[in-house]
Amino acid sequence: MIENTNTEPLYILLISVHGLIRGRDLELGRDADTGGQTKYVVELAKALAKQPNVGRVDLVTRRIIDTEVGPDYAELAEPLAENAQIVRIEAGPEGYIRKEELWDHLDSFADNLLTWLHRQPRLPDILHSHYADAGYVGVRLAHRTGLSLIHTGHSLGRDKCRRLLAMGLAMEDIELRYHMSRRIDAEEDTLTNADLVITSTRNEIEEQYELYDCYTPDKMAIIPPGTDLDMFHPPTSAGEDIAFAETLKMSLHEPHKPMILALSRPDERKNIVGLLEAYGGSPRLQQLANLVIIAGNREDIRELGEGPQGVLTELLLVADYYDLYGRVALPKHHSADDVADIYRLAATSGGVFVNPALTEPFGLTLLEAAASGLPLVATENGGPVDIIGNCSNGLLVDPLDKSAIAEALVTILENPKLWQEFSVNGLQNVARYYSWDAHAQAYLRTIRTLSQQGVPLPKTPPIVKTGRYQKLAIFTAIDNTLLGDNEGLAQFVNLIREKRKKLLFGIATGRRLDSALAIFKKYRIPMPDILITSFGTEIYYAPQLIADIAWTYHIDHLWTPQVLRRVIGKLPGLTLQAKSEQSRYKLSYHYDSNSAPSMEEILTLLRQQELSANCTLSSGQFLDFVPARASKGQALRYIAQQWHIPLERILATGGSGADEDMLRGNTLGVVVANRHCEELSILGDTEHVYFAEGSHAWGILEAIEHYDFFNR
Ligand SMILES: O=c1ccn([C@@H]2O[C@H](COP(=O)(O)OP(=O)(O)O[C@H]3O[C@H](CO)[C@@H](O)[C@H](O)[C@H]3O)[C@@H](O)[C@H]2O)c(=O)[nH]1
Ligand SMILES: O=P(O)(O)OC[C@H]1O[C@](O)(CO)[C@@H](O)[C@@H]1O
Repeated sequence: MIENTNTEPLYILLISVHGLIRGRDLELGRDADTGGQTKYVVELAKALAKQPNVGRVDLVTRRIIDTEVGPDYAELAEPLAENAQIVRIEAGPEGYIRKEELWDHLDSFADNLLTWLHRQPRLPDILHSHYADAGYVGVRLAHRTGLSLIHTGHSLGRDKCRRLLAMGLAMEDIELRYHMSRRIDAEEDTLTNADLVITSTRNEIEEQYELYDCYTPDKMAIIPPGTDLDMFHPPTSAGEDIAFAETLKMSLHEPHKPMILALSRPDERKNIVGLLEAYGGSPRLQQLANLVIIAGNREDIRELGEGPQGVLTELLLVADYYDLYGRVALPKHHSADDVADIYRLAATSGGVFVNPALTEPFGLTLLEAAASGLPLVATENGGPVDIIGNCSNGLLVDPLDKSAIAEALVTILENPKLWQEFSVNGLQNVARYYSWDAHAQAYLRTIRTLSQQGVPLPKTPPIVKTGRYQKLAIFTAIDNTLLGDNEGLAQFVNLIREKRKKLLFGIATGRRLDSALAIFKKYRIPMPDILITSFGTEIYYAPQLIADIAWTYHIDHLWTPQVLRRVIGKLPGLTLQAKSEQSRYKLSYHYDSNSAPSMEEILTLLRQQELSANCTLSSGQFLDFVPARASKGQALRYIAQQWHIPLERILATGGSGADEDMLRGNTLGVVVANRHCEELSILGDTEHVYFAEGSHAWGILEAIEHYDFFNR
């Protein structure tokens, strides 16, 4: 493992899971998941790769094999620039699915990405996740490798949710459509575990990240993105012949009039319908200018995803209601090359760019419009506050106030002097404040210390075993899984004895080592080869029961048990378990569900106190806190990596909440029938998790059949 020294060029890993990402002709706006972030990460990878002290940049995304989206996205590796490539990792179904449907596949993504990383000459120096889904992956990778994690949110669930509620959507609809709680949970977890958050604006820190339980402005750095000033520039000549003008003429009775231009993905958050209503409600505005709405590409609205389909249908209905035919254009198609032309067409016409979003975390389109010489009208919620603050090139409005939107547009359109002032300011200041080269330099200055702080885990196993490197393993919890039915246990024990030569037998228990050993003795269970005890905080190797010290050192990261005891100690319904159940890396409580706070409330409290600990409720009555890097699943993955056992050849069995992360991802998971009522239900749709009919050890035996385990 080559440690990063001052001279070694940096190896940076960017993770951006969703959307359609490739090196050329990004299909921006094609769907709700392919837009600013996909452009941002490609530009960032290229800008970083150009820097002298960067040796390698990998932009990792999900591999998509789907005739609907073309073969590029199935390429496992795609050169992006010198020293930069796009790497595609398989996870979940082969086809292209919405980002909201990715949650149950991200553990596999993390497992497969780590397998890929261990095949590289060396691990990256830094991990940088983009958006909640990549944050979920980044946290798991950081815990398993010891590398530092940077995060950039691009768009934040709490902010989006707040604005959609303000627009009148019901919480259950938001939850149903956007799986908002899983997204926000992942964002909170990422903010708790990231070493640094890179934002594009101060507004994001003060107005958007501030909504989170884990709010740590002191570990946030503002590094605004850039824009491509070669691509986006003012019209070269008044009569510039732009092909797209023909497209617009088909919809506009007076195509020479100034253009109000809106350009965004057709997402509810972009509030395009609100803009159309503002235009429809203002005869003066309709007299002054046409409205051109570029909202992705489409063939048949009826085939779009629910979100985009709703937005576009609503646009057609509103345009019809106000009878805006001839004054509003809603082009079905535009190419990546058309976008810069469209901005220039609007500038040539003396028009205005408008971003009416309910909230706009940053707003790359505002940079593009400014670089094209267009004055701006933009939402006062989010990045536009900083952009227009820096560039003095437009007006901010309340996106829910339609007359304010119309008024701002009229003000600029009726005042050529103001138009000119905003146009010139925008041109000058976008070049001054927003450049990818400046971004990359600031980025490297900011991460320099972090890239040396990570303490990667050793790659070689801590103990040289007697050559027993098996390619099959079973890890099982003890209580209510291995134990509970003596006949089932006896059958399982016989099977283990019979297959012992082919198999690593492990346990993963919340019990301490002494308590687990007593169980083996009492029930005459053969000594396992590997023991994960105390909820993954300790690992022992039989027969000498040698503790894995590297693991202990690894999980010690940010563990502050005294602070944790003080914070948790004040809560009702929680009483410390017996001293015999406590350990240096495990705080165990009895949980009284009648009086104790909910798990959600406890997690919120931990995040507010910036305590990065894992907290699990088992069988509805035992509440355990361990370091963030410790859990049954993380310990199991560490062992699998050390002993070169593919996760796909590990049968992991459980029945309570503490078993969840060892059942997720690429292991062969099995949930025994007598599991605690609601714990593990979230795994219902997760691939490689088998819900057994049989309870206790019978469930394990059943799963061995189900997976044809010994013939794998
Ligand atoms: O039909 C379309 C729609 C969009 N775009 C392009 O897609 C990008 C859209 O980026 P942005 O306006 O920033 O919006 P989002 O796609 O929503 O991007 C998210 O991520 C960006 C990068 O962090 C942030 O700037 C945004 O606030 C955040 O919502 C721009 O380059 C547009 O030119 C098209 O080319 N065609
Ligand atoms: O609007 P949402 O659901 O917050 O998602 C924002 C989307 O825009 C993007 O920029 C599209 O690339 C991503 O950040 C994300 O997929």
